[in-house]
Amino acid sequence: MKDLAEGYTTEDGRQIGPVVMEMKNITLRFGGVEAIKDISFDIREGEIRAIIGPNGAGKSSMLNVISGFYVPQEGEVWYKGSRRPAMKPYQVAEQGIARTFQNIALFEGMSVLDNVMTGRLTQMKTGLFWQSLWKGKAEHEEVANREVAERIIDFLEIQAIRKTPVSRLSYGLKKRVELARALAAEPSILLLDEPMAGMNVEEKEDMSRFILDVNDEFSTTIALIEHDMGVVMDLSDRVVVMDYGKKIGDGTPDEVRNNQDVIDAYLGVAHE
Ligand SMILES: Nc1ncnc2c1ncn2[C@@H]1O[C@H](COP(=O)(O)OP(=O)(O)OP(=O)(O)O)[C@@H](O)[C@H]1O
Repeated sequence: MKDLAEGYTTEDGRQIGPVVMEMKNITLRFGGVEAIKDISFDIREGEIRAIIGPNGAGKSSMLNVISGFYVPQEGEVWYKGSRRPAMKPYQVAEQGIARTFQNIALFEGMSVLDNVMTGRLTQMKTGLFWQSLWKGKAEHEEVANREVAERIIDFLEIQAIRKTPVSRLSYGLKKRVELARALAAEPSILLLDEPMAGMNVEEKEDMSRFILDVNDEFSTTIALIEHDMGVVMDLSDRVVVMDYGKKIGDGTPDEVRNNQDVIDAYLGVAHE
């Protein structure tokens, strides 16, 4: 583990903290396909960290390793100073890691508020036993959870649609509701799976602003994978670049932009 006292100051003056998650020599195979080849990098507290790369580079696979959904055949994942054992996705959620999905995974028939409330599930302490025995405690918890959900709804400026079924929303708004649901878990690391995919320019600008605001307001560490290079370069503090399962670049947006391997592999080819 690296020296936990380390940190750095960003160009815009934000203080980035110690390493919160570290990938050490991760290799992930699907049968004969090596989706991730011996990749190491870290994520620091308060950082916006992006993983980019062309189609099939291994970004989704890497996000699934970070989220605990895939367990790599080789390598180690370190989280908050200790090695993370293989665990179920709900256990990862309990450790403060929340995510959004590339293909929106909301309950379409339910209202925005109810969807955001589902993000509170990992926080609920009162089980069915206590709910049946002591209604007051469960009610108290319900009110507290609703307050958190409402605060996030206000923050993401979706209060006008809080009672609307998700099925009636535009794609861009659905993505914002998904972000709200992930935030409702009050995660210490938020994973975003191609948050701008399928969005028009205006929706992308809104989403960028909300990602920056979330990081600023709640000090949430954010790791995202994305195709849209422009957006990522504006948003991120540091960027990992993958190509054919390998890491070919890692650094600030400027460092990555000037990396010849990255230019060859990624910037030179049409994307999207
Ligand atoms: N579940 C799986 N089973 C078999 N092969 C897989 C699986 N998931 C990914 N792969 C393969 O692993 C490689 C990396 O895929 P991955 O989806 O991680 O890349 P990506 O960078 O996210 O791509 P995209 O930008 O197109 O989503 C690809 O060759 C892909 O076909």
